[in-house]
Parts: sequence; C-alpha cells; structure tokens
Amino acid sequence: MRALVVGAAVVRDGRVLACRRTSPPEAAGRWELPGGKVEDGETPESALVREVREELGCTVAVERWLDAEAPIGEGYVLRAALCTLAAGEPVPVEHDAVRWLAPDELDDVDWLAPDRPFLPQIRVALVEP
Ligand SMILES: Nc1nc2c([nH]c(=O)n2[C@H]2C[C@H](O)[C@@H](COP(=O)(O)OP(=O)(O)OP(=O)(O)O)O2)c(=O)[nH]1
Repeated sequence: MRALVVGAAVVRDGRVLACRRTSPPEAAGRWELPGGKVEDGETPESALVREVREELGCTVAVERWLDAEAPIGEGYVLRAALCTLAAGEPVPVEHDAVRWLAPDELDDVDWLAPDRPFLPQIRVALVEP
C-alpha cells in the first residue's frame, strides 16, 4: 500500500498559499502545497497541522479533504485538504518563496505534477467558498 503525503490548500481572502521547494534538485523551484508524509500513529489531519507548523510556523485548521488522490512515484499518494489559518502568519523556513494565488493565477506557477489534479477543485473553492 502507498504511504500518504498530505498537502494543505490554505485559503484566505479568496487566495491559496503556494510554496516553492528548495530540494531535492529535481523539485527545487517547483511549487507545492505545504505538508509532508504522515508518520506512524498520526492522523492525516494531525500530520498536516504538524507539517505546516514545522514549515511555516503557523497553525491551520482542516476544513475538508479534496476529492482526489494523486500518486507520487511508486511509493506515495498525495491527498490535499482545504484549510484556514487558525493562528499565526506563514513564514517559510524550508521553502524559498510563498505566494497567495488568486483563482486566475493558479496556472502561473510550476506545480509539482501530483498537485495538478487538485487545482480545479481549489479554483472552485476560491471562487465559491
Ligand atoms: N509536502 C508536499 N509534498 C509533495 C507535494 N506534491 C508532491 O508531489 N509532493 C512530494 C514531494 C516529496 O517527494 C513528498 C513529500 O516529501 P516532503 O519532503 O515534503 O515530506 P516530509 O517533510 O515528510 O519528508 P522528509 O523529508 O522528512 O522525508 O511528496 C505537495 O503538494 N506537498
């Protein structure tokens, strides 16, 4: 069975937060949702909150999981959730840039391929919250 990677589509004021990776070399410069691998004993929700806190120093609240699953290589699968900011401001410690993207800007960044299936649903959520 594939292990789970979770990504947070953090929405505020009709925009979603995108983060630019710095590693590994083949992913550096490409954009993703903040998040990471779910560890043993964690729920997907708690992993998402932990990863966002580690990567951006803020706390998110998970609103709902999006209706897609995208394979990452052979061993992982990506799920993503719409989130709101519950506390703090995102300040990147691992990423080298963040952007709040409006619906018509979602295609302006070079997303990691597994993230692309989630973009239509994110666009809908931004337009019709
Ligand atoms: N966090 C995150 N990872 C993604 C996304 N899309 C995507 O293909 N990935 C891939 C990149 C990595 O191969 C893997 C997650 O690795 P990671 O490095 O972010 O997770 P992690 O912090 O738990 O990992 P680790 O370095 O501690 O092993 O999933 C996404 O939107 N967010």
